[in-house]
Amino acid sequence: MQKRKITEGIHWMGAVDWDRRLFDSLIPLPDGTSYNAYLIEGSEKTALLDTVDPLMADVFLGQLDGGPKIDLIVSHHAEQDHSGTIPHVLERFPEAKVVCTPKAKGMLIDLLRIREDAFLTVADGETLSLGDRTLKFLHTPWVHWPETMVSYLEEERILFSCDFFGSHIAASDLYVTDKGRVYEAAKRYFAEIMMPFRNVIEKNLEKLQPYDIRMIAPSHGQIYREPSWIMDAYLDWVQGAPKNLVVLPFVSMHDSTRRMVDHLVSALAANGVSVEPFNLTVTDTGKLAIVLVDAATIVIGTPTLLAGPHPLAAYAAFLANALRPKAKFLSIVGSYGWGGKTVETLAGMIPNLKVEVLNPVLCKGLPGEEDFRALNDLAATIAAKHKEHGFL
Ligand SMILES: Cc1cc2nc3c(=O)[nH]c(=O)nc-3n(C[C@H](O)[C@H](O)[C@H](O)COP(=O)(O)O)c2cc1C
Repeated sequence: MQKRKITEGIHWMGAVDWDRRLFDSLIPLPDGTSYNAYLIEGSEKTALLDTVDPLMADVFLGQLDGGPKIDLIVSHHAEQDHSGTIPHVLERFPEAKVVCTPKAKGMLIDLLRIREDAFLTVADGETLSLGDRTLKFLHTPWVHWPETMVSYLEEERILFSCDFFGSHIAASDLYVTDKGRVYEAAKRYFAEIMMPFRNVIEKNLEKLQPYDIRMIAPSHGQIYREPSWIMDAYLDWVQGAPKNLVVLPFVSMHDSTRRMVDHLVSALAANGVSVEPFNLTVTDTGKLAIVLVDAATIVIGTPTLLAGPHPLAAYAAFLANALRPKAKFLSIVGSYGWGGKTVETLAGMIPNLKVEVLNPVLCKGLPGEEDFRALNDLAATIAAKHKEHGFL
């Protein structure tokens, strides 16, 4: 992909990574991704906003060929997928200054060994003039590392938001065209990257409120020409009440837990509660994370294995605990052969979740009538709790 014009003197640069299927060795990318950088040419200075993942440095460096001299390299975020190619750009433009928060300076030195005299740190709210264009820097810590900031181009009213509002999508269209697709991808991104910092994201959203934003140009995915659409979605994800929804990650070796899950799904539906089961042997963890954004209740289904939960169920509990969703209730269902500490072990793995733990349902071997009755009771309890809290 060549660099692409947004408006006179402002270009998208970067790389579209159509083939990437895993991020951070953790996050599935069904739609690939892009690493967006932006070039802003002012009457006196030229600024490059972010770079690309070093995996695609060649594509990016090719776009700089024959272009203007870079005076400023703005690093919104020290992570390698945006700042990893800064050392290459500095080799080409040794006089350029790396503009970042004071916190990012230390991190860029640690992570990328950028030389100390290359930096120009900016305070929250500080502006830098490019001549006829002005960049204002807003510190937005924990979006999603401690050093992050965004830039607002005052004259054009464009917010360069880096990971804030990003989505992992590889596309040839520069701007959002299919809102449904972008909504899902942006929510997946939020769930996996931003949700753990929900409260501080909310503060950073408030911080953007006074700005008249015409366009949001993130560092992954497409550019938003209707900023309020994605900002409202973020507001809902951080502030909105949990929904009448149960997320049910489960695993079953010999079908006993599976039968319990099938029964519970029907019982919840009969009680008017929506439920999304995820068989952890085949689950895309991104989909699971998306549902965790809204679910009022988490139920983990697991057999007992070597005296504790199945490792896949432990992984789901660990993930939920790390992502800190807004769920209010949690329960455990599963089957065992002779005994163990499945419930205690799982319950001990979720200290970050502010949940009321509802009575678990464990059965010996295959579930029988009594176990199905217990699952009916659990479904009724969940429905009652959702009603009591206004979710149903
Ligand atoms: C490798 C393995 C280890 C197991 N370890 C335990 C155990 O420590 N305690 C126990 O009560 N049952 C244990 N079981 C028995 C299972 O928990 C039991 O068969 C259960 O019904 C399986 O549920 P599922 O059909 O949902 O996989 C073990 C089973 C397997 C295959």
